[in-house]
Amino acid sequence: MSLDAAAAAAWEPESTRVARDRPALPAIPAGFPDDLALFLDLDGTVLDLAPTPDAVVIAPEALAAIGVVAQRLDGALAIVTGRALGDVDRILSPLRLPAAALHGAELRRCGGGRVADAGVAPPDRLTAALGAFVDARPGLALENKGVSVAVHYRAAPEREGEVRARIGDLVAQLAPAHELQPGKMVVEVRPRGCDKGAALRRMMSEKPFAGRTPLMIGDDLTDEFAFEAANALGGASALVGRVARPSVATYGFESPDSVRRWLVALGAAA
Ligand SMILES: O=P(O)(O)OC[C@H]1O[C@H](O[C@H]2O[C@H](CO)[C@@H](O)[C@H](O)[C@H]2O)[C@H](O)[C@@H](O)[C@@H]1O
Repeated sequence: MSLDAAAAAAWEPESTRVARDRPALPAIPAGFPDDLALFLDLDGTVLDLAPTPDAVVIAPEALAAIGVVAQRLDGALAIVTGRALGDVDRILSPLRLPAAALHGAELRRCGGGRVADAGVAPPDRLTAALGAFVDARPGLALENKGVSVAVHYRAAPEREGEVRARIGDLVAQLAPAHELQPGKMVVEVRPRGCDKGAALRRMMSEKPFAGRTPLMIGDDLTDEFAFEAANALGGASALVGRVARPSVATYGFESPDSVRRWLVALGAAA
């Protein structure tokens, strides 16, 4: 790494640090298996990251393309996200896609049937302690999603270390049924064992996904579970952006915009 790059990296929080010197992962080849089962992460993948969770918008052409591709794949397109299902439907309205929400704690199968609501809400003592921690520190925000709770520090990136350490301690002391899920400028507390890999495997065991070749596209640490699962099931995975941390992804996209353009092209090829 050059001195300039090292100086720039020193100002970046670890959760969003970019690998400036790392070669790009290869692009998904044209004609990637037609029997695709497509799994899409939302934030940082289909959606550009925004200052707050409520501020995201989906480009109309990307939304239309997702609908077309889902039809072309006979329904084998699912959203795999840390957001809650209600949030997914609000952002992607009027589409109602199969989805693994809350890192897999909420699952909706193709056609709308609810498969599972796993996990319990973290203890009130934990939520109260997180609330007090956030209230005392300008720039932090609490997102309570029911079985999962997130502390955002996008408006105070210098607090990353403090947030990670304090929430780690609180979860260890107060929430044995939950675990930490770090992400981009966020630390989440999610039900233990509910991860995107388990969710992808579960969906791949059912119609219309079973028997197809999975491809997971995502950008963050939580997506690595699903990358591993898709690779292990004979499929592939694609990482969005050049992150500094290691990844098991087999392909890469430069940015959410390049994912959206790929989806539009896939839809147009239908
Ligand atoms: O699994 P994903 O679909 O990628 O969802 C992960 C988390 O995304 C949201 O937070 C992230 O996006 C926000 C809007 O761009 C951004 O402000 C924040 O810094 C990001 O961490 C969402 O709020 C979380 O609940 C999701 O788990």
